[in-house]
Amino acid sequence: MDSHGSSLDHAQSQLSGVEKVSSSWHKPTHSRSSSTASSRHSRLHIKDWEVMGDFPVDVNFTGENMQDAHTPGICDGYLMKRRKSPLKGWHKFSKGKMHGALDVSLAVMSVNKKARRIDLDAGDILYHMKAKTPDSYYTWITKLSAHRMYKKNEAAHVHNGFLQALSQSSHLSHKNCPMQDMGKSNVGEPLPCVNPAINGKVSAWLQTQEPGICAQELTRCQMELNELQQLVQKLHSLESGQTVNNGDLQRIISMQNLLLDKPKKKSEKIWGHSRTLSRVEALGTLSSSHLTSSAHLGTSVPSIPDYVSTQATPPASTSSESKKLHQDICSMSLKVHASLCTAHEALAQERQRLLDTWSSRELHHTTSAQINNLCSLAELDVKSRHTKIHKLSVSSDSSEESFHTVLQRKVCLFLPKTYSSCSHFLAEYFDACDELMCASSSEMSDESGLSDGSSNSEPDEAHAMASSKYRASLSKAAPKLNSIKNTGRRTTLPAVCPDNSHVGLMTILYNNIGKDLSRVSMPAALNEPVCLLQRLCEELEYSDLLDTANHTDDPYQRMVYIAAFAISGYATAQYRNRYKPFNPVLGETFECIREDRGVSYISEQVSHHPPISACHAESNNFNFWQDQRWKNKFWGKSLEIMPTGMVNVTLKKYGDHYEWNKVVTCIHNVLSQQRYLEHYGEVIIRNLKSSVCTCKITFVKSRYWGSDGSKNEVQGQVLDETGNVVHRFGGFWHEGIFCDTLPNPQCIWKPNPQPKNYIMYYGFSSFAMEMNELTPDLKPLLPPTDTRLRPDQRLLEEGKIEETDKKKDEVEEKQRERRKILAKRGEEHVPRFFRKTLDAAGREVWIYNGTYWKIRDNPGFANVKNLELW
Ligand SMILES: CC(C)CCC[C@@H](C)[C@H]1CC[C@H]2[C@@H]3CC=C4C[C@@H](O)CC[C@]4(C)[C@H]3CC[C@]12C
Repeated sequence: MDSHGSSLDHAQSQLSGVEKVSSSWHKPTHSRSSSTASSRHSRLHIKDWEVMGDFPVDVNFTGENMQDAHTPGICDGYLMKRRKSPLKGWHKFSKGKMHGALDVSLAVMSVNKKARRIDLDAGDILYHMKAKTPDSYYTWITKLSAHRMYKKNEAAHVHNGFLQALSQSSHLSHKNCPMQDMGKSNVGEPLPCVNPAINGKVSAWLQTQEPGICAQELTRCQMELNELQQLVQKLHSLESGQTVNNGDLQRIISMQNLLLDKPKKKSEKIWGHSRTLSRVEALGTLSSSHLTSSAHLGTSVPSIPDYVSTQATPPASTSSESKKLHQDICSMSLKVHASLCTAHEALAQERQRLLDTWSSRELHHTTSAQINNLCSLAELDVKSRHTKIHKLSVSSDSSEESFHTVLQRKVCLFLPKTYSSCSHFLAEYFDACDELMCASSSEMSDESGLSDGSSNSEPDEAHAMASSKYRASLSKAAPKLNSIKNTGRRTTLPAVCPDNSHVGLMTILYNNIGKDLSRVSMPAALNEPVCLLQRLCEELEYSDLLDTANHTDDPYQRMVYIAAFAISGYATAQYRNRYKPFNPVLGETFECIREDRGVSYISEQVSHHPPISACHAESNNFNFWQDQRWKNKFWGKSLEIMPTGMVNVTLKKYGDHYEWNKVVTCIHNVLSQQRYLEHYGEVIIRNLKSSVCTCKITFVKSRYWGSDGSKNEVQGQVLDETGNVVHRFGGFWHEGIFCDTLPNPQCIWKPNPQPKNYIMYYGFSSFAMEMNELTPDLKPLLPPTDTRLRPDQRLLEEGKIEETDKKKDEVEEKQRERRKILAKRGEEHVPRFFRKTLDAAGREVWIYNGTYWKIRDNPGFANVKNLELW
């Protein structure tokens, strides 16, 4: 691994190099584990993680001293990286080989001194590394930190150049712009370090921009921040009866931030964590259980109204003047916040344009590193300003409570009414259930290697060759005819999807760090009008592969089709990263009868804590079932979803019972509009009824940022009993699978073409569009628990976003009430169509109890007692 710096030049840390470094230890700036508190904790390994803080950027770096600046140099030695089974454990990187590159200054760096672990999450790439000895650990941390600082300063320098170009080319008078003071750029002077050709191109590009919305907004913001700072100072002197200078203020701010990063004992309990939560972890552990199931938390969690009333009252001692100041600070914070949101949006757009320009011109070669930095710095800038607001908001009072007060007010004032009531926050996905999450992170923080899909996923040259061959063969293959067949079902949705790019996910999350997240609400604009039960049904889109398997006599070839089916379920992810499915309420069901495919599917939400969805499908050729639950891990920029249930398929003709695991799905850049999904890891398919063959599929983890061609690669082998490869296949989970070892080498599967205007319809495939359709003849046959009858989801489908928000709150509130009633009676919810049992391997599984279709036929759901969910 090396740190991808200024065109991979001198400023690199390489695994094999020459320059030795001193092992002076930079203490992480954001150590969140207080030693006294931590000694009480039992799960030492969790609390041992720390997130390395941002280094202050030296804004005085001019072109010359940038060049003179001491470059951190190359780091000699090696780190070990984590591998999955069969090579599970820590392995040395092979020598002399380039193992990937990332810009360390942009990555979230988490370190664990005790385990000598260093994790880097750069959004696109995620590295888990370990140093062999404490000495080399310190050396690496020191070196990496130095590189981070160097890169940040370098980026700041480029950023200054950008501002300069901006001020020149946008013809805006920025003479009084405080941004310039802030950046201390030598406006007007040429930038020796930045190639003049680049400056020219950037300026030309800038001239085609909207006239400096972002610059204006940032200028305004800077002035508002100054005002805010004055207000805060005033307030402080008023309350403490003494004048405070800037230095004092800064000290108070940082002390309070430290306090804030240390959650109250109470919240530790809420989260089920035995470790002090860092900012990043707080984000990572948002769980549906925190957010939706406050009942089990008993009285330790204050309800929102209680909380607000206790927090919203300023300390009794404050005078009316200071009350007024408090109010001014709040409203000024809101203004700053609004400016930042606009600026952030403008920057995101500019970033996209810049990236487009960059990838389409030769500019790419000369400026990649600098532009990269520039773009990210713009984001960082906004982020740090966000942090600054937080800092300023707390500086009037050193207690944690005052922070909450300000933020609580801010949330109430800032978000539309519907946000401030309770609803699910990204449900089970972002919000691992606390116990599960905790267990998984503690396992993970050491050797488990769960999230590393890269072991056998490293494409060597032969693989690269093979995959380009597969791609070429696939591009020639025509899509299956049935994809274009008219099903008589709807081909579009009633309304287009809402634009949710304005929903400041980061703001929502950051505003609620360290707080009772069971009360954090997410806007419905983030949802898509299908729920997870329907999303699981989407995995049957290519059920014809199972039909083919059932008609294939050769067991090895049969396995190839089963494997293609296992892969096909992931295809839809390519277009589905902007919205999240609805979280089904406990007892919610979804049926799907597809005469055209000969499949009947039924699913039910069988558990709420942890959330578990169970499903079962039957056809003349096969049975299919699975129950799914997920563990999540947030790494700072990416979120990994680790499904834990197994998928099962039986084939009627041969009596085969195939069983396989699911791979990790990673949402890269989860907080930004550059979000995308990646699947990685290994799938092992076993036939429980025969050991004639097994199948191994590798979802290759992409290694280099930007190398789009190799993204989403899949490779597979069918092995006989002795481990010999009988069939080999490969391709891409979004493009198709080709098998070149069949008697007639062919494309086994290719995804259906996306419907027209799919981008406007949540990225849905035709199959997904059909999912929530409610026809008049179907309606009376459905149980009232069927998702199609869920009112909030229907409203969203019709494009009525505000009503959706309201209705969603109601549905969720009803669920809470039902839970309370059950808890009072000491009863537990019993799923209606699935029962819990143990599978052959002793795992707890949910299987269909056979009653759904019987009741539907006779006496019909209209004639029996049903749950009333909404
Ligand atoms: C901020 C928001 C809107 C981001 C969007 C999050 C989306 C991309 C997330 C939320 C829930 C996620 C799904 C949760 C569970 C599974 C089952 C797993 O076996 C395959 C991936 C899949 C299907 C995930 C795909 C990605 C997903 C849909």
